[in-house]
Amino acid sequence: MPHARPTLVAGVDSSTQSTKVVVCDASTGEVVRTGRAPHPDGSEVHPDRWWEAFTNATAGGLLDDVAAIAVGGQQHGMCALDEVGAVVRDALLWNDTRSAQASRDLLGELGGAATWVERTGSVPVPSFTVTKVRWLAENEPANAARVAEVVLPHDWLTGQILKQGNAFREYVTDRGDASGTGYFSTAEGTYLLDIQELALGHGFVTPRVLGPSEEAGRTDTGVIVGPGTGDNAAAALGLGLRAGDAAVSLGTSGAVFADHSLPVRDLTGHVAGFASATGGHLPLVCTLNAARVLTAAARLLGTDLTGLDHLALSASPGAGGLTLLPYLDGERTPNLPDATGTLGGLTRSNATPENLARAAVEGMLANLVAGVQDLRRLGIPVARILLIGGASASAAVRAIAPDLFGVPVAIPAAGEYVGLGAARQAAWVLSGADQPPDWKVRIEETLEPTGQLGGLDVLDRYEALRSTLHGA
Ligand SMILES: Nc1ncnc2c1ncn2[C@@H]1O[C@H](COP(=O)(O)OP(=O)(O)O)[C@@H](O)[C@H]1O
Ligand SMILES: O=C(CO)[C@@H](O)[C@H](O)COP(=O)(O)O
Repeated sequence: MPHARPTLVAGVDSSTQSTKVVVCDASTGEVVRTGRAPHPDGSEVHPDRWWEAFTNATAGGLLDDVAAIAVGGQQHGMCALDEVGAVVRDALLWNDTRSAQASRDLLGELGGAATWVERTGSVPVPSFTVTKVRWLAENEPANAARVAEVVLPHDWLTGQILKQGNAFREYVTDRGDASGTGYFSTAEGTYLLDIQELALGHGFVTPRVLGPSEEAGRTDTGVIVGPGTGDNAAAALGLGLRAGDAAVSLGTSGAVFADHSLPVRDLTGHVAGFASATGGHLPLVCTLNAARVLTAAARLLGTDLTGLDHLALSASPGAGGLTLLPYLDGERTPNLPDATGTLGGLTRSNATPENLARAAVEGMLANLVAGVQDLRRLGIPVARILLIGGASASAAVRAIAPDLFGVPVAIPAAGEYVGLGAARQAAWVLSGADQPPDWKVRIEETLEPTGQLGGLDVLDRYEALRSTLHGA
C-alpha cells in the first residue's frame, strides 16, 4: 500500500542577511526541503527586497502542496506606509543606530527607565521601532507627515503573502513582535497611543495583534497563513526551550533569551521584556555584534572563516592577554551606539594572527556571557545553552564557548530554528489544537566546560576593559 503523503507546512526566516524557508512535515517537523536567498547589505532596505528574496527562496515549486505558512522576521525594523499602503522610505532596521539621540530624548520625555519598563516592559534603545519613528519625525518631516501606518518586517512580509489572493484586509502581527516596538504594552497586550503620538507627532495605524495560533487569512490557493512573530520568538518556539535553557543566537545580532512564564523588569535596560510566540514571555539580551565580528576579523587577517577557526584554535586560551571589545557596529548591550571596537593588552610578543583571531572569538562570546549573567541577575536560571545562528557552525566558537559560558553548550542538529519555529506555528494554526505540535529537537552534541581554558580570566579582562568605556 502506498504511504500517505505527509501534510506540509512552511516556515520563513526573513532575517537581516537573508531569507530562509523550510518546508516540514506538519506532524513531525521533519524538514523535507529548504530554500534561501540573500538580502542586500546595510541597515536600511526597501521592503520590496524582502519580497524579492522570498520569491527567489521559494522559486521552483518550494511551496507546492504546503497547507500553511508563517513568517519569523528580524525584529524592530520600521516599515512606514502612507495612507494608500505605499512604502514611505526604506525601512530602518534594528541595527541602524542613527536614532541614538531620539532614544535618549524619548527616555527622558516619558519619565525615565522605570516608566518605560512599567508601560512597555523594556527600556528603549536605538534598535526599537519607536526611536526610529521619532528620528523620522525630526529628520524627515515631509516623510513623517505622510506616515499613516507602521508595520514590522514580519508583518509586512505576511501582508504580501496574504496579498497573493483576496485575503488581505489589514496588516497583522503577534504579541512577540509587537512587544519590540516600544509603543506596545507587553503586560496588557495593547498599543500605547500616547507613545505613538509622542514619537511621531501624530497617531498612526498599527497591525492587528493576533493570538499565538490565530489564522491571519488564506491565499487564493487556500494556504493558511499564521500570525508569524519576531525571529527570536520563532527560534524559541523552534527549539522548544525548557526551564533552565537559554538560547544563544549568533547571527548578525547576538541574542540571549529564555522562555519565561513571568514578565521581567530590568531598569538597566540590558534585558528587554519581550513577549514569546506562545503567550508567555521572552526576556532577551541583544548585541549588535556577533557573526560579523568573525567575518571582519577574517578580513583583517587576510583569511576566510575556516582560516580564522584554524588560527584561533592554534592560539592559547586567553589569546596571550589580547582582549577585543567587539563593538564594531556600535553596541546595544551595553547601550553604546557610538562605540567602536577596542583591542586591549597588545604587546610585541602577543601580536600574532593566532592571538588576534582568538581574541575576536573570545570577545564576541564574552559579550554574550554578559547577557547570560543579566538573565541570571533577574532570577532566570541558565543551566544549559542552546547555540544557534550562522556562527554556531564555527569550530572555534564551539571549542571556546563552553568554558566561557561555564555550563554545557548544546548544539542542536544543523537547522534553521527561526524557520522551524515559524513552521511549527503554521502547523499549530493548521491543527486548531490548544498547544503547538510536539516536534522533537535533536541535539547533535553537548559540549561540556573543561574548566581548563582560563574562561574566567578572559571574562575578567573583558569586564575590566569594558569598564574603561564611558557609559558602559
Ligand atoms: N562556519 C562559520 N563560522 C563563522 N560564521 C559563520 C559560519 N557560517 C556562517 N557564518 C556567519 O553567519 C552569519 C549568518 O547567520 P544568520 O544566523 O543566518 O544571520 P541573520 O539571521 O542575522 O541573517 C553570516 O555573517 C555568516 O558569515
Ligand atoms: O534586534 C534584535 C532582537 O531584539 C535582533 O535579534 C533582530 O531580530 C535581528 O536578528 P538576526 O537577523 O541577527 O537574527
